[in-house]
Amino acid sequence: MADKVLIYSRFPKTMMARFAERFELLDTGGKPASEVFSAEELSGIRALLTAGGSPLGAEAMDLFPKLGAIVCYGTGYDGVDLKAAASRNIAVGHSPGANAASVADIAMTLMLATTRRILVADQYVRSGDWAASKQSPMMRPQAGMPGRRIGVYGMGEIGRKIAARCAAFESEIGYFSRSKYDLPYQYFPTLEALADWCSVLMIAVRAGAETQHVVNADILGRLGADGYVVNISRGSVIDEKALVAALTDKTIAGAGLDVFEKEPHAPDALTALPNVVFAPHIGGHTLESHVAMQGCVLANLTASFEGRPLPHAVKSA
Ligand SMILES: NC(=O)C1=CN([C@@H]2O[C@H](COP(=O)(O)OP(=O)(O)OC[C@H]3O[C@@H](n4cnc5c(N)ncnc54)[C@H](OP(=O)(O)O)[C@@H]3O)[C@@H](O)[C@H]2O)C=CC1
Ligand SMILES: O=C(O)C(=O)CO
Repeated sequence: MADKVLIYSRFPKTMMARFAERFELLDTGGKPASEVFSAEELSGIRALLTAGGSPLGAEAMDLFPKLGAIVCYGTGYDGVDLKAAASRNIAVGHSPGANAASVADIAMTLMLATTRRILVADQYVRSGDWAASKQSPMMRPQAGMPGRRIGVYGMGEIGRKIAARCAAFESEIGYFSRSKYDLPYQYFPTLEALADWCSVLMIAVRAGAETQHVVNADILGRLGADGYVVNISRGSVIDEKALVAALTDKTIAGAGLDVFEKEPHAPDALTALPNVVFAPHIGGHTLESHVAMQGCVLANLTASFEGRPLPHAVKSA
């Protein structure tokens, strides 16, 4: 009999078809597991596949008394209560680094699109305003990348790839992270100091209770009127209300956002603003990333059913 895996979030059909060749999948279709399966069915579940941002707390874990592994698709595990998992001897796995290049690419895309006002420029051409020689503030020259001060908040898998890309664009790079690394970039001991120094803040820190709303009105104010913020981590890291206020009153010049506090919703007050470029959480959404993330998931699930430690375990779990 095939090993059973509870599918706790919604995933692409092609991926489910691939996993179904190896496991018996009990798919909740994104609904609460207890609405879809009987308590008896749930009591036999030993492994669960989830999206790391989906809430998975102690109460939910207690529905599965035999649960041995929570496997997150992607690098994030911010929705999983790691303490609750540890106290129940449930291993937590993820896909470290598997989508880092893809996310760094989206960070660069958002930064360039925002600082060079590419959506406004696109509209200027399409609307015929350019052909009609209409005046537009969009045509004012903007600061370019060489020599620009880029602040990377969180020098992990994604932060490093963002920094490498910015170096190729000849920017100056500074960073703040919990640890100081032997890297050719300037280290700042606080986020405040980094924000005072940089003109673009790239948020690549790990999301969680410690970093909730850390990018607040004070940090945005330090970026200044020519400052930009790009967030590819999680919406929880920015105080979204403070961001809307800073963008509206021009405390900062613009923002590029792949992630939001209450996905899939972006507040109207934010989407109404012309100085923001959005993406619908597609940072890790490339063909190569999906192959790499699925490799991590398969390795983690297989190890769990064979009673081995997860090869891609969350370190602090
Ligand atoms: N938009 C998208 O599609 C995607 C978003 N993500 C999100 O991006 C984030 C980063 O992912 P990834 O680079 O893989 O993660 P990593 O764990 O590789 O790196 C996270 C970095 O954040 C730093 N950090 C953690 N906590 C703190 C803190 N309290 N103060 C300062 N720095 C801190 C870590 O510090 P240290 O170096 O000391 O360990 C590390 O450098 C995650 O939240 C993830 O969920 C990830 C993939 C796709
Ligand atoms: O890897 C992650 O954490 C993601 O958000 C993937 O989309």
